[in-house]
Amino acid sequence: MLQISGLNKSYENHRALTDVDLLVPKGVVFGLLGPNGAGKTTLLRIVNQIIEQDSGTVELDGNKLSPEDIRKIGYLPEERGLYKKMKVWDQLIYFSRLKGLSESEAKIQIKSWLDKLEIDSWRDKKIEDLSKGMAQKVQFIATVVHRPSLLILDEPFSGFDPVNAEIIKNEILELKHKGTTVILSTHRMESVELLCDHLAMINKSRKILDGTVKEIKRSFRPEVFQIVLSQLKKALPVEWTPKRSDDTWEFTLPLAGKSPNELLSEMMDFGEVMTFREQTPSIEEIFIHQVQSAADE
Ligand SMILES: Nc1ncnc2c1ncn2[C@@H]1O[C@H](COP(=O)(O)OP(=O)(O)OP(=O)(O)O)[C@@H](O)[C@H]1O
Repeated sequence: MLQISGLNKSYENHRALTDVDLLVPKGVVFGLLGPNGAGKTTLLRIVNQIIEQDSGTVELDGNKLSPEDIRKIGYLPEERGLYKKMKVWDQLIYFSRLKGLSESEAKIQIKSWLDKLEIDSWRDKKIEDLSKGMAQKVQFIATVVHRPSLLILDEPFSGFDPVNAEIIKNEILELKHKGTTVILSTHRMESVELLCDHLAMINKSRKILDGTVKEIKRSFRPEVFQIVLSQLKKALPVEWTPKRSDDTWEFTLPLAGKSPNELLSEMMDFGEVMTFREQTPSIEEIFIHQVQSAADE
């Protein structure tokens, strides 16, 4: 869907992107992660043709990005941009028309989204009279109303309470199921775990990690198992620091060169194995690990 090759961008003396390659497959939710100032917004602005790269290419559906492609893209920028004095309905009509919808099509789409997000009763309110979360919902509709094939969301959950964040999460997943490709830039790692199929991490202008969430989690496995035993047949070594609760003992052990089956059969000699589960790192742990190792280099 989106292929970025050798992208470079500097602001005055500051390098914001260095040789970034990225391949975003069609129909996935692609997480773009990175610490503050890493270069994520710069990359998203280039894809949205708000700023220009110094070198490198961006292709959408196999063709070099052109001004007409803006209609295929929906961009929710980090700094939201609604006209405060304008009413919700008029504003959404305005944005839909800008993105190429006819007036009748715009009305149908807007009505359907206002109903879906349960905000039709606010259609005649000015943006300045809305709460932050309400305005966020209007901005989300303005981003998706023209049914873009590529949706780029920069921190889409900021300003939402947990209930509304959940509603937006579900809408993102529904759009994905309808075939929309989504790029999601966020610092909320739990949303990445829940929503993203692929992810890339950018740190200090360079891409430092890229792959499917499954592959990445697999490659960072610490090879440590969580084990719960009951009905002990013999005492557990103290260095395993087992935690006792009622008649179960819980601890973690590294594979230390053994196969999982070898470790499991060793555990069976100690008692009934109630739980034997490999610990997988969270995306947050991987993120912190990657950023810290890059800093140590
Ligand atoms: N217009 C600009 N002029 C000069 N420097 C800029 C400009 N825009 C961004 N930068 C710098 O480029 C770097 C990358 O910024 P960018 O906004 O792309 O980061 P980011 O990954 O989106 O960060 P955050 O997570 O904080 O939003 C930062 O060091 C920033 O200060």
